[in-house]
Amino acid sequence: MMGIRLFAAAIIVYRKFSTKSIGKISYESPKKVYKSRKKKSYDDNNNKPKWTDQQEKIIDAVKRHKSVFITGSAGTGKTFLLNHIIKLLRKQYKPSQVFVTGSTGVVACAIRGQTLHSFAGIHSHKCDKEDMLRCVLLNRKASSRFRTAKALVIDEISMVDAQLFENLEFVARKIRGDDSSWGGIQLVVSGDFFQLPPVKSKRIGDDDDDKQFAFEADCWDSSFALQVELTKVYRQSDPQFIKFLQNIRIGKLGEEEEEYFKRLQSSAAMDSKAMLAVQVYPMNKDVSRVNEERMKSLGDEAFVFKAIDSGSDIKRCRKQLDQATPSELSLCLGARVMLTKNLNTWRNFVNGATGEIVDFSRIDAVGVGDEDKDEDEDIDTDSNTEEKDIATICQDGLLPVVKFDSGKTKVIEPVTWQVKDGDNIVAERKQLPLTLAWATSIHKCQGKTIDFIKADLSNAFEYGMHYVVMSRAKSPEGLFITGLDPAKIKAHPKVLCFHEKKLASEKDEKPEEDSTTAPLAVSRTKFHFSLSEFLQNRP
Ligand SMILES: Nc1ncnc2c1ncn2[C@@H]1O[C@H](COP(=O)(O)OP(=O)(O)OP(=O)(O)O)[C@@H](O)[C@H]1O
Repeated sequence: MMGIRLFAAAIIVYRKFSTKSIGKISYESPKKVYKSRKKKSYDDNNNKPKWTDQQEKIIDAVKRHKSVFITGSAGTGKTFLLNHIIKLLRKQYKPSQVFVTGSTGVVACAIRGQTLHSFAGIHSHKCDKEDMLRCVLLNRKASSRFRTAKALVIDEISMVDAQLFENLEFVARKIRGDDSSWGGIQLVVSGDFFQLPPVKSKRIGDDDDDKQFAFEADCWDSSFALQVELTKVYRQSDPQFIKFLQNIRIGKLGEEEEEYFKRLQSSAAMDSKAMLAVQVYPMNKDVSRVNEERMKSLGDEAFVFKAIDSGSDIKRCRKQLDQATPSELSLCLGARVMLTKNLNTWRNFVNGATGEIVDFSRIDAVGVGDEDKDEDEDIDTDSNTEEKDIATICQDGLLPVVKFDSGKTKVIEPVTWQVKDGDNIVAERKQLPLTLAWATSIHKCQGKTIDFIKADLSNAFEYGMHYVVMSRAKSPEGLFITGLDPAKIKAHPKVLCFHEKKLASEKDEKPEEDSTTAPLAVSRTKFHFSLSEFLQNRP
């Protein structure tokens, strides 16, 4: 009798927890993860992130309706802070009055906004101010956005050029009939000019006097009440590595750095982890070639995942969504993949996390569509995908199971990318948040944290490329570089000058104005490195 009871109990337990995978791997389904999850905690008392003084200062200024420029080296929490500020702004004004933009499609999708071009309703910005104004006035929706906006957020400003910034400021003033800076729109701009420059900008060494960076726009200074450089680095914790990266950022590769770099390389060559590393290339064609070759070499059956696109403006937004996630994704067992969204930062399932497909699980075996979002404040998924959508995306009825390099295994469900116009969702794509990860491009890895990264930098052609690649790694053990040409480790002279002269000379607080949106005095926090010292000692 006892034996029968035990047997029945075993069957119940099996039915309840069986994953029914096509392979033999066992893993937690989303439902089980959900049940066993504890609340994430940044701060034991109130479950909120602990802001640094600099971050607090910015938050405070935003609450007082000031326009701010947030800069800082990679991993100092610019995007993290920006996401918090977007929430604040949406409470401060109406959500429909807050426009969130990014300089490229990838950036825009990452912060659930639209590209700056799309906000302004323009295709090209290579025109003069008056022409751009005419173009925007002819576009009813774009003019209405300029009129409605109370706040405009621009992420990754380093890739926005001076002419566009200047033109948009002019257009905002004219359309709103308000002569104050940006026609009174509160501006929140974030980015690091030492990272990737505007597209089709000058190559390394090819410098002239044309305006290129947004900070060269005539209206730059008057656009902000506060310009702050965040200095606490969160992504890396090794002080020596942080110092090395800071020097690469400003183009300094002296004896000390070369020595450090050599040590990095000698340990890297021996490291088996190099096999896991994402190979980063400056050119897209190399990325596609490597990924395709590696997929073919596996020779396994590939399953195709087709995205579902929808929304009133999907035609116009398709290109932006394509930059964020492919409309068709082929995956097979053994494929190296990378997450393209933060799913759960607490469990380290973050944008950039890499792993391998170890199994495919049947859709009906996992509790899809019910991963909680609320517990993870900074989760990037916009909405849960309904089961019928999942069946459409996963036509073979299978979901990939990824064993991440962190050791954790997870069934990956489709998530949603949205393009928002104010608070209107104008386009959506539902797709798996995965991309092949034997290789990726430097442009695609900007903004990501990658555990093991391997780059051949012999073809690097733009300022900032070396720094962007190296600063993705969390530790020196995760960084494998070849083709390093010290002569190419350079910061753009104009960026150095901006940081040294313009920002540093504006230390003094000018009296703040009371107007909620007027351009105010520029102040800034102290720089964390002495640039003048560096410039004097530059080899
Ligand atoms: N105040 C904070 N408390 C806890 N974690 C933080 C805080 N600020 C930032 N972080 C963490 O720091 C990491 C890096 O942040 P983030 O990606 O925003 O940096 P970034 O400056 O935008 O980097 P990049 O320039 O490379 O895009 C993230 O994992 C984020 O969660």
